[in-house]
Amino acid sequence: MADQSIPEARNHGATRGEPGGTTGPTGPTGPTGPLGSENTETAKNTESTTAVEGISRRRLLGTAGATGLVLGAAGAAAGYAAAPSSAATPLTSLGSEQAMFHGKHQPGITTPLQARGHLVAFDLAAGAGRREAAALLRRWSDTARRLMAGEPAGTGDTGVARDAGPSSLTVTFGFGHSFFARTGLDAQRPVALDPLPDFSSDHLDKSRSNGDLWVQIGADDALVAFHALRAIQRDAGTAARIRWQMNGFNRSPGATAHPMTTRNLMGQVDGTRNPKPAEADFAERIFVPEEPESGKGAPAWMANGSYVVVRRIRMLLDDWEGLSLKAQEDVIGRRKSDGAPLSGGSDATETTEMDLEKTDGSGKLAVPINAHARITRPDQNGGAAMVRRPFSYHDGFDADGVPDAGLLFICWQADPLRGFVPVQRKLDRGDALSRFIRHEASGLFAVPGGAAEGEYVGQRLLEG
Ligand SMILES: C=CC1=C(C)c2cc3[nH]c(cc4nc(cc5[nH]c(cc1n2)c(C)c5CCC(=O)O)C(CCC(=O)O)=C4C)c(C)c3C=C
Ligand SMILES: [Fe+2]
Repeated sequence: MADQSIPEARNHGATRGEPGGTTGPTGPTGPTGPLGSENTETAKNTESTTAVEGISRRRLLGTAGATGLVLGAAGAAAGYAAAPSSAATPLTSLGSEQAMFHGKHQPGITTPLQARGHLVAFDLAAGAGRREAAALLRRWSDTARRLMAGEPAGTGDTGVARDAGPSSLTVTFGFGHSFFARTGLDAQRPVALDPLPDFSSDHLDKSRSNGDLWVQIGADDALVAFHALRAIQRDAGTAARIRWQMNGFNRSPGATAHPMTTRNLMGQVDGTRNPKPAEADFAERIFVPEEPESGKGAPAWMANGSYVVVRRIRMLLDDWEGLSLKAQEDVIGRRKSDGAPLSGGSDATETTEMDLEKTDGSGKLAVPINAHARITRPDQNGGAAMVRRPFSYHDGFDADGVPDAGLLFICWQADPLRGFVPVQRKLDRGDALSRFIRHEASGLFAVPGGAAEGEYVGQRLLEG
């Protein structure tokens, strides 16, 4: 089944500069970037397209078929009884947003946060080696490219997403430490993939940590995301088996007229101070250089790639929710309502600079000395920086009613020893937040650069 999107409805010419970006119409309620509210403008192209124009023909026909109506841009009549009859129903353009598969970097790193996420790690099957891995990455890349364009997967598409557009789908692939021995590629294993140090506060479940291969799926539609997950799993065939899988979510695009940075399950605005692509040192902090320094354990196949640290962090919500608002704000060092630093006045906003020295009349620091947002700053950690691009998760309740919920913390950096590790070492010694969270699973993966047209992700490693 070929994609039947109305060609002029797609903003193909309006792709933003950053690879991995999305195309498509935007509006005041567009999704927030992973990089904080300042990035919202750059995260979306600003060409406006009416909502109905932005809907694919397939979706329009599907809707008309379901309701027995033919929809027109001006005269979309009432579908169900409650629908207003006077104006066109403002169909959302969310489904037509499209991220690019091919590019310098893989998608899903600087792409605006999506509403749904699936993380899945695979182990190669016994007997599968480099050849099988190469064939698998070729299949996966082909599937990712098709699905991200709103096309069906190759043969045997399940039809789950047939009425939806691409919905900002991204599929991102990475290699774990164990992949290299299994494929005879030890000499190509980057030093940066050496196992993370043990942290004293870790409660890690090894069966839900690491893995040979890692896939991150994000989309603004739950069916589109599941469709991609299932296609990726089916593609694995007999070459690899799922080791662990986690599901996450974020605020839906359009859920608020004030698209500040998204909130986590503690209710905090989370992601404000992420490095921004417009900053001069962004690429250097987040991506492996175009020509990695050879002989230093930084292999050429990782050019333009990045390293991702994944931590499943449970939030101890019963304890957290028992705190007063003031106590919650002191834990982070920012206001809960709008994310403004506690050192700011009543007119401060999320982006107001934090004043670390500010005291009240009695000499007490406005931002407490152990506040999470103070402790984690690059200027308190020798410049350590990362892009945090998490999903919240909720996996039901324990028998005693305790929620199994928290953050699938996903952070991106050019080198984990200069990003995640120093900051987590500091947090491990105990910031104000640490008594309300528990790290339950962990992974570190090398995510190669994006595939050029006609290539697959990881080709330079597997065929180099
Ligand atoms: C090791 C890295 C980090 C872990 C683990 C971590 C867990 C974690 N964080 C929050 C909530 C917030 N974090 C905020 C800022 C922030 N956090 C980290 C790193 C880790 N967080 C960094 C590097 C920063 C930014 C520091 C800076 O540059 O100033 C904030 C404040 C708003 C923001 O800037 O995003 C919140 C809120 C939770 C809930 C959590 C574990 C569940
Ligand atoms: Fe944090």
